Amino acid sequence: MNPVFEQLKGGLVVSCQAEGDSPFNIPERVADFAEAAVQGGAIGIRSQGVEKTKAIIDRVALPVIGLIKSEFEDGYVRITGSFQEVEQLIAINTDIIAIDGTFREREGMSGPAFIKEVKARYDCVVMADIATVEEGIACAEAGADCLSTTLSGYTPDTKDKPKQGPDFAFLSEMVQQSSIPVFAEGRVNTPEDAAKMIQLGAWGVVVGSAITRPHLVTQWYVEKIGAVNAVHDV
Ligand SMILES: CC(=O)N[C@H](C=O)[C@@H](O)[C@H](O)[C@H](O)COP(=O)(O)O
Repeated sequence: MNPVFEQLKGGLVVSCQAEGDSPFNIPERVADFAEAAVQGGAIGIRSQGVEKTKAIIDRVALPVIGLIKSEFEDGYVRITGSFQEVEQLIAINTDIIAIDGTFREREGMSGPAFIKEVKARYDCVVMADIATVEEGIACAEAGADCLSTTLSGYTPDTKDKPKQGPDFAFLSEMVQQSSIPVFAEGRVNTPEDAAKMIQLGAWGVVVGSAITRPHLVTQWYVEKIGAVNAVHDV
């Protein structure tokens, strides 16, 4: 096992991503988030995009999981899915590269086949972002260094899964079936849920929105308050 995983064991990875018209959508601001995450005790950072990932690597001393996001033809999110993107992340010394491990085709191959080729071509540590246990098993066999439950609920096959909270059942089953580290990621929106993931056997927990998307956290509050107001108005 790569030594970086000893550093990440049992800890919190903060995903510092910003997109669209978010006021944080510049490299300096996401690096600010990463610095705040260090102050709070995070043991790793996850980051999207070459410039932003580089800004974070330059700012903090923690291991950084980097990725480049785009879309598949099906309109759903694609995490790092081309050799060019992998090379861009290697060029800035990204510690761990998150790669889409779903069965959908890119570069003429499925996620596991792509990961196998990446591991053959480059000297890099790979996190396979998956949505199902079958994908996780195939990615581990292909040589992925770790798995993350990132994509449960965000692929055509899993889009109908409930999205109110994290997918505890998926994490738990993946941990039981896996001989490589499995990270819990996706809608882990409370400290209690993060602690439960560790109890279920997660190697580490990745949290994004609840820490680094203040507009979403604001919306959660506004909606709850709005629902109460609606009842009182009736
Ligand atoms: C599905 C997708 O695009 N996930 C992305 C992957 O990097 C990010 O947008 C998420 O913020 C990250 O996975 C952490 O999840 P959450 O923000 O729910 O804590």
